[in-house]
Amino acid sequence: MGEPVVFVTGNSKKLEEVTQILGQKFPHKEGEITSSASFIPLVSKKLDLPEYQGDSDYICKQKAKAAAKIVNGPALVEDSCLCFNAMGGLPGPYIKWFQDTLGAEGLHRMLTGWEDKSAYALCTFGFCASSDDDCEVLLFRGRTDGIIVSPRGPGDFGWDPCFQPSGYELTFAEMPKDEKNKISHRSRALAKLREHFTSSN
Ligand SMILES: O=c1nc[nH]c2c1ncn2[C@H]1C[C@H](O)[C@@H](COP(=O)(O)OP(=O)(O)OP(=O)(O)O)O1
Ligand SMILES: [Mg+2]
Repeated sequence: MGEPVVFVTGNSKKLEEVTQILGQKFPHKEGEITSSASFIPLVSKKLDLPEYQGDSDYICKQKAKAAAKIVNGPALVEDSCLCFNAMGGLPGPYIKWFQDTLGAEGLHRMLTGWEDKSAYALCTFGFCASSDDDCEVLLFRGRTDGIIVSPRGPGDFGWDPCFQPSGYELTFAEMPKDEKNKISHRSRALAKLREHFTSSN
């Protein structure tokens, strides 16, 4: 491996966080690089991939395969879910449509009739090493539990204002970025990815 890994997403806020967490280098084992570059660059491509339907594993596999075909090489994609326990995990992978239509305030109101306000954010990264049809997609998942609250904090990233992680008084939107990045579903999934690509087993 040595080719750049392209992170394909249509969401600039996701890209911002992935870059804050991983930097510009894709994690790798020492001595694995065969090209003249001393690291595997992590570059990005802003592209709206299809919104597949199904569970997040299925969605990520489809997304990663589609992305690898488009970039014709190693591709990384990500899918994020927000799951309300009272609703058996919905909106889940369909959160984008709820978010775009209702906003954070509307998401909070969805739970008006429910006592249980608990929820979890789930992030799944899919890595596809090549555009080959039989290329297997590697999945890395991260989860953060919390509750849905009336929105507080800047509204520049999705449902951050209405998600308050367990054990914290602040919503994701109110937290300093580095604090969110320590405990977020995204950073936990990326920790698994890093472990996979850097461990010697
Ligand atoms: O940490 C987050 N904090 C707040 N909101 C978030 C977060 N992460 C994703 N989100 C929002 C974006 C979208 O409304 C939905 C996920 O949908 P999802 O299809 O995964 O993202 P997307 O279509 O924006 O970008 P992509 O091109 O990578 O599929 O939740
Ligand atoms: Mg999407």
